[in-house]
Amino acid sequence: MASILIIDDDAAFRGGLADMLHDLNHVVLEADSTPAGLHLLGTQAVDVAIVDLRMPGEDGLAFLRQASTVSPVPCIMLTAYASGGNTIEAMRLGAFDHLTKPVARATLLETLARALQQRSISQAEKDPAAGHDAHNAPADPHELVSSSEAMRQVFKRIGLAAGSEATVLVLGETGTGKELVARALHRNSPRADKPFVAVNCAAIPSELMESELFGHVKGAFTGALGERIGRFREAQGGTLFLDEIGDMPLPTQAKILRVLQERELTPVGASQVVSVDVRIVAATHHDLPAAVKEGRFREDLWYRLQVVPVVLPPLRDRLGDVLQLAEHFLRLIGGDVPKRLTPAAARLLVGHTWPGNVRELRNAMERAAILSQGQIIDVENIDLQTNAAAVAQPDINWDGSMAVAVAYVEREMIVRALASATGNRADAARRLGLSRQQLYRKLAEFGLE
Ligand SMILES: Nc1ncnc2c1ncn2[C@@H]1O[C@H](COP(=O)(O)OP(=O)(O)OP(=O)(O)O)[C@@H](O)[C@H]1O
Repeated sequence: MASILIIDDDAAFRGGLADMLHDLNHVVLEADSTPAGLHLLGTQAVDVAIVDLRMPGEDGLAFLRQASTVSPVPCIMLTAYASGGNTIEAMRLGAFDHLTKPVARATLLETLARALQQRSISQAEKDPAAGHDAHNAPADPHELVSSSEAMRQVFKRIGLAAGSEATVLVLGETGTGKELVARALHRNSPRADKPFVAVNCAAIPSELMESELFGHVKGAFTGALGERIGRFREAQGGTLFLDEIGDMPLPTQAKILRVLQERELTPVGASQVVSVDVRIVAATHHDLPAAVKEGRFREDLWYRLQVVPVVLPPLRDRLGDVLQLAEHFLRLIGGDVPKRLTPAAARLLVGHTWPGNVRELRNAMERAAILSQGQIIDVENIDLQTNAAAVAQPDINWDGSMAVAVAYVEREMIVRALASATGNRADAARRLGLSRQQLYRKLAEFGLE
């Protein structure tokens, strides 16, 4: 039940609309002019205003201009005839939507439902205890976000290991946050004010690996026109993150082992050793014990690295983190006014299996923020790479019956049609051979609206 303010000088139209809204159990407030409407807005609880654009004296645009200073609520504008100009002006002034009279009951109800949804989202922003959490502090791109039990164990381990000099090996599928863990170890260590240097071992050609890591002297090889200090010495006093260490060539592995043991290295072409004071954090998505068995990774280095192993669970094993992460990324993108997910969009995200883990979620949120207009991200703005397969059946548990199997297939077909129609419901309905009304009913039935 919501409180809806109707402002229209046409008493008959107002009365008809009020009856319809009463039937739907809403509380209705009526005003015949902008000043009367502003008075009600300032003195009564109002969730949505439905405002006629053309009224004698101060019109609906005047109401819009003043309403935000009295009490900001979503305003649906009504006119007997629409022109591009007044639509643009109304939208520019912050109208929620713009409808033409006579308004079809279904269209009005659908718009009202969206407006009420926006209302509840912005209420939750104002009052974190009321719903979604709202963070006023700016989002930190290096923050590890999670509230799952599996990640709590990871945080504990980071906390315990950060203060020590122990070498840490971070294991996990691609995109699970291994680099963020390495940064967290550094940021919480006594080395925090010294450099953090990240090297992606898989991205460096093997013939350049030694010079990249250990540096070289001038003239060490053709093309070595000057001296280079290399990544180890760049990280002096701080932390060196060796990402994708499983892809490191065997000869370099032997040299890394020596640095770990002796704490000194020899730059390429140099005759003198140089001491280094660097804490090593390494990471890989490979199965290192298997690589050891196959002779692709040195066993002694494996033992040296995994003094403290940290295993990151894939996102599909901590789906409880998905919405928190999604909102975190929307805050990173949107700053003070991040876009919000509708409940249906949130359900879609939680139903996905995230083969690309947190990185895939971050990319999906970046795309959705671009593809959505306004402040709301809905299902049609979310383009998941493996959309149809990934919308796991959160609402359908097959009990062996034909009816449930059919429902499952229908849902799958609808998701696919919406994906191919890039979210356009009329187009999706055509592809499915359904009327729009039938599609809307199905969307509601399957919780996809
Ligand atoms: N728990 C988390 N909280 C916030 N952001 C995260 C989290 N986990 C990962 N990310 C973000 O997801 C993206 C991928 O994370 P990261 O690069 O650390 O993964 P990775 O495991 O090192 O990937 P790869 O194996 O491909 O190198 C980054 O943008 C990172 O900021």
